[in-house]
Amino acid sequence: MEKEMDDFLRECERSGDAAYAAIKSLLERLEKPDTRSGARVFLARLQQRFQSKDDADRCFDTYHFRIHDVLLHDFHVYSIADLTISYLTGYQKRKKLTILEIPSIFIPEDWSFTFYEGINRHPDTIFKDRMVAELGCGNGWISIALAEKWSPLKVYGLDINPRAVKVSWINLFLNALDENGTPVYDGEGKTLLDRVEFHESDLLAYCRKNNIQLERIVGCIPQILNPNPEAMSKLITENASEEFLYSLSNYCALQGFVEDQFGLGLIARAVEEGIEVIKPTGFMIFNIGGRPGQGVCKRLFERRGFNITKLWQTKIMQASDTDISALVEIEKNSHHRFEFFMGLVGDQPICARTAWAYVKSGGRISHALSVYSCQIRQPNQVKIIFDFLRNGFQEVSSSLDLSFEDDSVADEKIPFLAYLASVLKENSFLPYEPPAGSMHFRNLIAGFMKVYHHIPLSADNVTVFPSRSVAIENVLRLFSPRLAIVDEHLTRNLPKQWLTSLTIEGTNDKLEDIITVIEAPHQSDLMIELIRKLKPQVVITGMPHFEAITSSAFENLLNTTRELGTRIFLDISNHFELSSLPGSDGVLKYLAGKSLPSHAAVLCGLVKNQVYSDLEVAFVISEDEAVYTILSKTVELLEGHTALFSQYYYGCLFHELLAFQLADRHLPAEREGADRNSAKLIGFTSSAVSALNNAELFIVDQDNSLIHLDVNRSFLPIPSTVKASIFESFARQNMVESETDVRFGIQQLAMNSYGFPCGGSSEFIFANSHLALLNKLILCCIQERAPSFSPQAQMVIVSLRPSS
Ligand SMILES: C[S@@+](CC[C@H](N)C(=O)[O-])C[C@H]1O[C@@H](n2cnc3c(N)ncnc32)[C@H](O)[C@@H]1O
Ligand code: MET
Repeated sequence: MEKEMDDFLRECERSGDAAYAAIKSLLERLEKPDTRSGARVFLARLQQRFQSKDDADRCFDTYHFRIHDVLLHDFHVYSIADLTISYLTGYQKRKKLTILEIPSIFIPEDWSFTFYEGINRHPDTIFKDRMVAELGCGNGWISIALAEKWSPLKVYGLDINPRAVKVSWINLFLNALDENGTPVYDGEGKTLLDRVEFHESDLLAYCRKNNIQLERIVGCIPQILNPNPEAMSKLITENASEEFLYSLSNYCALQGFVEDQFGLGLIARAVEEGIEVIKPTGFMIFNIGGRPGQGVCKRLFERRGFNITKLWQTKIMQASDTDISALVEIEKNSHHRFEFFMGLVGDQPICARTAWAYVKSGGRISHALSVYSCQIRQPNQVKIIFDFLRNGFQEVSSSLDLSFEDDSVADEKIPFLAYLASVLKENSFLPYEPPAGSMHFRNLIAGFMKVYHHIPLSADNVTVFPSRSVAIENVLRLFSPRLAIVDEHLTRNLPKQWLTSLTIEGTNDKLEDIITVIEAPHQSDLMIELIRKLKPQVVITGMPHFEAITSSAFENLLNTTRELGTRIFLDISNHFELSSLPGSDGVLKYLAGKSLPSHAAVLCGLVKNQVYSDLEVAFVISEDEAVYTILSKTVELLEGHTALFSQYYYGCLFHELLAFQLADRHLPAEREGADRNSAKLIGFTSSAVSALNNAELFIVDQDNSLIHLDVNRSFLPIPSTVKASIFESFARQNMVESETDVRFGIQQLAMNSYGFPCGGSSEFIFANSHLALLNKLILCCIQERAPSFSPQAQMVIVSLRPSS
């Protein structure tokens, strides 16, 4: 064996590459069962030959490798030279690892030891029987130590440096077999070879390709851009230069993530790949240099939906083999300032530029280093979101923000974004839904009423409107009452002339499109007094909070309006709670016991969501077939559809509430029929009836095989840029108003592309859909009483689709 060893050393002495080749042939012997034991004994002899630290270092300088023992304790790692300290401190659970190092692979130092220390801060059980991956395993010591200490089911040590993978395997054999070449079995009768594998892999490529689902991902990978960007485009093979292979430990290339601007692009990619392969209950542990500032580091994880726990934090000297000039370059081109410290004790941060200058003149700098444990909140949903982004919408991910101060906001937004992502991913075009609201959404509303308020409704009883004010305007147009009393809180968006005309007396009944609206306070006794005096044909009102708790105010309103033949629309928006424990509501309580009489309907605007303050949907509930049928036709004719995505949003909220509610175990109490109406009610205006009868309205299309060109529906797939914009508009936070207001952009487009003037002489009318737009234009014409447009007038109607 002596001769064999001399030959081996002679070979290694020639160069680092030659040493690597010799070591690789040793690995081949370790891999074969019949030569394995002999090869392990050979390695033991080699180690004995360079036993002391000095000898091992000399071996490294001369023969381009070193084999030495590292001692692992619960929270500390010592090299063999520190043996005395460990004996003195008397640690019990001592374990040594035998490790081979070569120059083209990272030599464990402060970063590695801090990382191992952080991992040890987790409870003992976190790796036991788990599937684990280590990103950037280097010579493999952390993967091996982890397997040795915690008995995971499997650890995949992954590295992009092919030499690192080979040396890691050798290190695995070095520790799975003892110095005599005998396998070392643990308490479960397994050796390290059963628990650890090493693979060449760019981050998690190996696990993604082989469909390996992980429970833990740990990683200590580069966080500084290579000062020489071209260097990173070189091919990574085991024959690349030692210098280049080593540089892979300290530097990364641009990765196409916003975090590149802080050098954290590789971490960002690792996190996103991790989201793909990690099981929902899994978590990731990363070693993060604090140089970009703690806020930036935390944000990388939080905006991707993670909760972070800082396991360990320390300050270490900036590694002398790492050039920080890429950080200086970043500072040059941005306002960002990195955080270094002068010496190890300084606590006033200095920027990268100052740090660089200080180092050049002989100073030493340090920086923070933290170990983060990160867990995805709502993992199943976040995985769906990232799956969508990964498949063609990568550019959107830079604006994704899943960080929330308030958990309840996260609980609303994340499930919705996941739903939106799945809708956009699975559908090349959006379904054509009934104008009165998507069947699914109306079923959810009816389901919520049934399960939470014990009101037996069906989707037919529910008509969806784009907003509460649209619903009110539609109702008034449908009945065209000579006089309506409307709660003063609900008149804001009504046409001005309805609120200014006063044609109560001496009205010409034939002029049925003249509507007069009187505003009234919403306290029920005052409202009732006004109703009795003015005898309106339609009343639209809400109720103050103190009256809404019990049903009596509602019953009084119902009785008064029934006696007088007045139609009443009761607005419950302010008291309607989308919560799993909705408070008591008198109107809904009443409806649980009694059906709605035909002169009454309930109006509800959904506005109280926590995420999108401007997203509104409204619905009207009626139990009179004539009313709900004509209402759904009216909404189609007058205002067009309610944006699908608004329905999706509130639909998600209803869905979540229904998903967690146990089916009602009590049989619904027998409901009383509605009281009969005594006085004659105002009917639908004849112009509305004739318009609705002559209109070609929605055709029910069960199998979705019709393409509705009548509503300008496109059968072409939605362009992916449109999908991206839709998703982005819901995913972002902190949007400024100018970003959401499309008016200016459209005016500019009309002017630049078509020469259409935007000054005082032209007026732009905007609407949510082409139908709504047409409706607005016609109403404009009617209001202006213009028999026709003047010859000079020009009108351009542009409909941008799809409306969201
Ligand atoms: C600082 S070293 C850490 C090595 C080891 N964990 C230790 O503590 O000794 C970083 C490692 O990440 C590897 N690495 C760099 N980029 C990588 C990538 N894209 N995929 C996988 N590994 C990568 C390097 O080759 C290097 O071995
Ligand atoms: N020496 C490197 C640095 O200072 C870190 C190597 S471990 C990722 O960034």
